[in-house]
Amino acid sequence: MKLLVTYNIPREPFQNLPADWEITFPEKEEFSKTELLRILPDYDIMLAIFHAPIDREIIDAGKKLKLISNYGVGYNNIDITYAREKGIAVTNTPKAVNSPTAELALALMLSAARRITECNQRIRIEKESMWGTMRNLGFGLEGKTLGIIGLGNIGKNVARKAEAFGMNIIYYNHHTEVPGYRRVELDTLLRESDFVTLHTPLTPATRHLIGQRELSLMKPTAILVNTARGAVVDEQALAEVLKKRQIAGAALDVFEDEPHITETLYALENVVLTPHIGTGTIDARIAMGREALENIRHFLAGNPTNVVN
Ligand SMILES: NC(=O)C1=CN([C@@H]2O[C@H](COP(=O)(O)OP(=O)(O)OC[C@H]3O[C@@H](n4cnc5c(N)ncnc54)[C@H](O)[C@@H]3O)[C@@H](O)[C@H]2O)C=CC1
Ligand SMILES: O=CC(=O)O
Repeated sequence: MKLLVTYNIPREPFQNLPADWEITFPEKEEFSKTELLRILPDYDIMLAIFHAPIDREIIDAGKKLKLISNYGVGYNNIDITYAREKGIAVTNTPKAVNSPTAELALALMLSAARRITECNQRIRIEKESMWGTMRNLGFGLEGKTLGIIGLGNIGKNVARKAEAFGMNIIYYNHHTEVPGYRRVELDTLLRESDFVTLHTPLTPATRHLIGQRELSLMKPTAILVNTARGAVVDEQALAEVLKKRQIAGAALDVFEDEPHITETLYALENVVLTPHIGTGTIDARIAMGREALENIRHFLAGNPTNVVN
């Protein structure tokens, strides 16, 4: 079995694999699309990453390809319908990414609410710590309402963690009901929440789910957190709303056109920006490799797991 790993990822999970597995890693950070198109025809399985597009052209190049094991949970990077048409299964890694992403959502929420990154930056520029009873005031989490859009695996983890901070949870899901939490319509969630956190996948239905109209429904004191996918939010509209301070702030780990970011956001103090680090811990990277490999093993054994197409 020939496995192509398309990105540079920790090698730790790749020890003691069956002797008849032949594995290729990129020499640098990743294989370019041109390289992929050239070498892929030789491989049975590809370990792809949530960030790199796997389009029709690449799928067509995979003449022997049977499985695309995605390193990450979001699979909007892959044309899964076309893969299915070609008889290629696609799997993802929901377990490994869950806690780290939920932790980051909480970290971003706290950072924006307590103005941590803003204060940190100002102290370094001003070269003094300007304390004051009416300076640097933020918002607390305890007793506040957290609106979770997409109460799936990560959303539920965020809910549990936020409850430990004393927050009240409401949620909006497209189809599924989650016992124990109050489900509301999207507009109600936006009107009632002090914090809104996004945890849907990126699909045609969620693209720009949060646009100008939805942002206008939020409280002027509310904070928006996005660790889902950039395009779930209309980034231009959000930048305008933040600039006019129509909501209090935002914290964004993901952007519509990564690595590019809407220029306006750089200058705004009321937004926290991180470079797609939801799963950016060494433990998570190793766990994602393990889960992606486990999916490959199960697929080869005839009992596939985490298949998304
Ligand atoms: N920033 C980062 O590094 C990371 C980002 N992610 C993103 O988080 C997303 C969520 O991951 P999981 O919680 O594992 O997925 P999940 O499938 O367990 O949960 C997604 C939830 O969104 C809901 N949903 C789907 N379409 C909807 C719609 N149109 N309106 C409202 N709700 C809708 C579903 O009902 C489900 O409850 C991933 O798809 C990925 O894009 C995941 C991991 C890391
Ligand atoms: O963005 C990361 C993922 O796992 O999806």
